[in-house]
Amino acid sequence: MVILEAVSLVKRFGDVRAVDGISLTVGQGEIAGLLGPNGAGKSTTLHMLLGLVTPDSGEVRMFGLDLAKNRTEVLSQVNFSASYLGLPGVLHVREVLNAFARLYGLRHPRKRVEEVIDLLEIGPLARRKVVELSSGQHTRVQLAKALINEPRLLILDEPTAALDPDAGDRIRAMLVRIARESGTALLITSHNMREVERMCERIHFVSAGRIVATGTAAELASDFGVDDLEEVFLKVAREGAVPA
Ligand SMILES: Nc1ncnc2c1ncn2[C@@H]1O[C@H](COP(=O)(O)OP(=O)(O)OP(=O)(O)O)[C@@H](O)[C@H]1O
Repeated sequence: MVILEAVSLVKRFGDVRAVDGISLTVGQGEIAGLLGPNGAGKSTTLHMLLGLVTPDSGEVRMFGLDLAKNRTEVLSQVNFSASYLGLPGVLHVREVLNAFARLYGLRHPRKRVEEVIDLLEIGPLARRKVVELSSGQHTRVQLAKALINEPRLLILDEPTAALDPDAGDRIRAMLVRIARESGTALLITSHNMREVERMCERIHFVSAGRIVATGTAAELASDFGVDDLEEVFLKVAREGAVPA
């Protein structure tokens, strides 16, 4: 079942064609990766999928509904996390999560808050103020917030960038479990090629606002005639290569 369908998305900022005709789909329970060099157009694409940036042209459909016409219904089933998003610094972690649980109109907000605190292993942080958190701790709270409404589609912009290897590993395992067990569709960006190889079933390579290659990590390596995803990345970024 297709959860997300982006069709021919285009976004210009002045003379810059940040996104130049991107189409992709993500299915139920699928973990898809959006990779590409700095400035390739990944975040702009995610922001259009989330309705934060209005496309110049193209369409976004989620759960079979047009995002532009069904914003509230669609976005109540989606969530997003990125390290550059702020959380209210003066609130305690549990207060922040309670506030988001209420915003989403959850039936049992307190129960869900405790569930996400357990999932992200942030119990010891629950009474701390957000402003006191380290960047890795902040990332885990962001992810807890992103899971609060049990989203059918979870969009993550570099979800583990600030995490140490142990925390990163645990979060990756948790996200894979959620996709498998709940059928949540995940679309992530990452500059960590090992992470993408481990997590993503389908990878879309973006260069200069366009998808230049799509496949599994193994398929992409084979198409580009290299050993692994890291080398595919270098070929795309340095040589602007496309598959043979
Ligand atoms: N609000 C904006 N105003 C003007 N230009 C923008 C804006 N947002 C993005 N851009 C430009 O659009 C292009 C794509 O940026 P985007 O942030 O989508 O890239 P990215 O692939 O997410 O990069 P990174 O890996 O560095 O996060 C860049 O050239 C960027 O400078």
